[in-house]
Amino acid sequence: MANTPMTTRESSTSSSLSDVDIDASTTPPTSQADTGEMSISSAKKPAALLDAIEESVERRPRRSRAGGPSSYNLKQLSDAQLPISSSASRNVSGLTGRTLVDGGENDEVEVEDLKKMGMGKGEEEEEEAELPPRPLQRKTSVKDRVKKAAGRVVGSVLGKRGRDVVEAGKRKLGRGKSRSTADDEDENEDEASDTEPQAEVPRWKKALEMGPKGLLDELDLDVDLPAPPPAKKARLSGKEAMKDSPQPSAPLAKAATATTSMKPWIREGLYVGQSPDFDATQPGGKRKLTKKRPGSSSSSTLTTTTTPGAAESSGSKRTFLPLPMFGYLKEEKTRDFRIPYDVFAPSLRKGDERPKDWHQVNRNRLVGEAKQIWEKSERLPASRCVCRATEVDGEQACGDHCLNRVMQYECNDDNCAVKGGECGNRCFADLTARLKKGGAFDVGVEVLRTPNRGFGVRSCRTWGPGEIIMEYTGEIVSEGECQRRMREDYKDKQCYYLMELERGLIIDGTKGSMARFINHSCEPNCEVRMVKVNGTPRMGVFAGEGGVATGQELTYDYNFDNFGEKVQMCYCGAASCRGTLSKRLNKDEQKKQLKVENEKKRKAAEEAQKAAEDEERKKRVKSDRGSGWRGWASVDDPEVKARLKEEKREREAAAKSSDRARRLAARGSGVVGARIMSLPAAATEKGTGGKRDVKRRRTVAVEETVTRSTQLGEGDEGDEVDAEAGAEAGAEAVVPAAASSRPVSATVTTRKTEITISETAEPEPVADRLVTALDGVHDDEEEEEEEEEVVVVAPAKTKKQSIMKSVGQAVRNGLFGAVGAKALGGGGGKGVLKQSTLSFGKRSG
Ligand SMILES: C[S@@+](CC[C@H](N)C(=O)[O-])C[C@H]1O[C@@H](n2cnc3c(N)ncnc32)[C@H](O)[C@@H]1O
Repeated sequence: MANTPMTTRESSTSSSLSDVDIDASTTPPTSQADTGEMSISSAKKPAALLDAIEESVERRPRRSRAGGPSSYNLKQLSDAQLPISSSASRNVSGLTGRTLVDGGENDEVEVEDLKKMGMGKGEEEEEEAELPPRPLQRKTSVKDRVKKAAGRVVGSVLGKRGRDVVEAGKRKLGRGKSRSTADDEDENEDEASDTEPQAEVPRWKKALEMGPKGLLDELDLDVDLPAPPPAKKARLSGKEAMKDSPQPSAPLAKAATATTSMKPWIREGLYVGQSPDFDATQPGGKRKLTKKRPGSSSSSTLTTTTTPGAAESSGSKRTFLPLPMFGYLKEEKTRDFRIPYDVFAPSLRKGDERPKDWHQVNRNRLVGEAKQIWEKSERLPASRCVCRATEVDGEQACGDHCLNRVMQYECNDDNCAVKGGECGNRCFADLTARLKKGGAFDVGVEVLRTPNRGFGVRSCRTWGPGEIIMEYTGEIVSEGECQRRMREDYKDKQCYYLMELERGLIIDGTKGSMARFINHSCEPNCEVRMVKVNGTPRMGVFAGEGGVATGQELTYDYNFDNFGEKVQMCYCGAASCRGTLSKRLNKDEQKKQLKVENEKKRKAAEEAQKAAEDEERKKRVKSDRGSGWRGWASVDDPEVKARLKEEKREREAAAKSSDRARRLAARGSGVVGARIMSLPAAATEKGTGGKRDVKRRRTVAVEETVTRSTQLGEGDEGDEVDAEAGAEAGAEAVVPAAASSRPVSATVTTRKTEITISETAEPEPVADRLVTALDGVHDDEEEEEEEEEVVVVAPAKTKKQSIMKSVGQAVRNGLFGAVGAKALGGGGGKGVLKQSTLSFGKRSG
């Protein structure tokens, strides 16, 4: 017996078919001696044997089972007046037999039955002697059987497709039989078995096989799968065909009965809506504008494709979905290929933000004074084309040369002699017809959210070059009303939906069609054109020269006329992006614009250079100071350095010569100290071998004035700076911290001291030495100040005034400390002590 690969039964479990050979087509045994073609390998394993029989019976087609051994055997059994259990009869009939798997009592009964059926031990032994020994087979357990049956039950609830496959397989093997016939046969069998004497059946066995939900019923191996629902059948192949002819397998039925009623994308797949000579894989420039004008192409595109293989069959109707790689499969060599379009996925998902202020209006509406303008507007005489049905060179009627088209008039039956289906200039009529169908495919576009340009519109199908996609509709307003809206209603808005329709009339798409969401691009894939339909201007969005592929965002060049002052930045991302959503200029305008822009650039460059120079100068000044500027002399200068060194040495010598002087010097370290130290110290030291001649030596009383100033902070707490302490701490300490805006209070105290001064014959000019001294003691903070000054206060005669002036100066300059010292009584100390009354502060100039 041949295997039947398509049925679920064979494929589901391993069978014991190899152990049993039954020729079901031959006449079953009619007597005890007649064993027919049945041969059994091992009579010592009755359970396995019966199992095998059952399996083999299962595998026979119903037809052969109908007249199978059951009827004969039953008759034979009844002739022999032998009791037979219903299970055995069913067993032989091939309907059940699952109780045979367990050994014990039942096995015995059934072995008995078999023996009485003419398969006695003698024959078995004979057979055994003839046949080679067979391997022992494992018995199938109840569990396995239940699993198997469950598999079949599951099979019965398979999807339509699964059932179709099973059904097709059955039919292919010649096993297809109408359910009614099989049922009749089953009924006959039942009747026959009803007439048979009933044997005693154990209760558990009954429970298993009886009743509508009995386990054995469930385990019926010949499960008939339910037929597909009639509604779907009818849809696939037509009700009539269903009634009259045996039903073919579903895929075949689909293929055979594909009609125009089928959804186009089922037949066209990825290539839906695509015309044969439009190659979307080519860059824009290489794509050709089809000769056929849009509008009449919709039906023809349904049977065409661009795949290399399918292109050959262009013109013949395709009945099933083509594979994208169809053409490539034919070739022996493998090569890369590209699916022409991105896989489509919905743009806005649940939970995504939706456009808020959009009131969809799919018709234009005249608003306000636009009505009067519209009524008053001059009507051009209606255009009329002279096109014929078939143009020369096979070009479609009403193509590029159609007068109506040139005049931006749409053809209709009044102004065109070509019939509707053949005329290529009836785009709005086509659009209306398409939208009437109302499907998502017919609309063909959807709103999407862009990353940086708000919402946009995306295509969900392909559009041929020049094909109309949608209409831009909204409220038609006058220019005045438009300006008003821009000024008042939309002044805080980022997006504008205004488009000029005709002179003096503007469409405001705020309340309008989905086209209002189409964004601008400097390299667009669509264009917006005005067409007069029955004399009424309407704006249509048409696919550009390269067409539009599925999933692409629709864009057109706004050629923005800035009604408002604002110029918006463009984020289209195109290589030739103009940068703003501004008007496209003609050549003259471009030249002018270029000049203006160049001039602007030049000015900007000049200013930038100037600013850079200023900055550079400032930096230089700063860095000059930072690298050694010390007031009026640079310490980097070797001469100055040497001089300072010399002075220092002298200072030290002078300090040694007089404790008193040293103390004073220490106190006044910094400016005052330096001042004194800068005196010709060699001369002050008796016998020190000073180089200069000491003209005279005298002791003078010096009145020191110490100013203690306090910077007041919030509250009364202030940072007190003690000039004297600063003086004692060293030159650096005397130099105040950076000027502060906080108020300063100063206390002036005076104390008298005596010092001995030796004067040289030629004292150095005071100013020079003062400068030198200051050079040595400047600190960085002082360097930060732009304006610095040294105030040399006049000597003793105006001592009080001097002191006050010093203090006042210090306070005015925002410094914390000031030291004043003046000579008392030593009026002859020309040039030296006179300058010891010194205040310092911010240096200016
Ligand atoms: C007619 S609407 C387009 C739909 C708009 N994106 C929305 O979300 O409603 C025009 C506005 O969209 C924005 N827009 C359109 N194209 C743009 C582009 N390429 N770059 C920047 N903004 C753009 C501008 O704000 C413009 O005023």
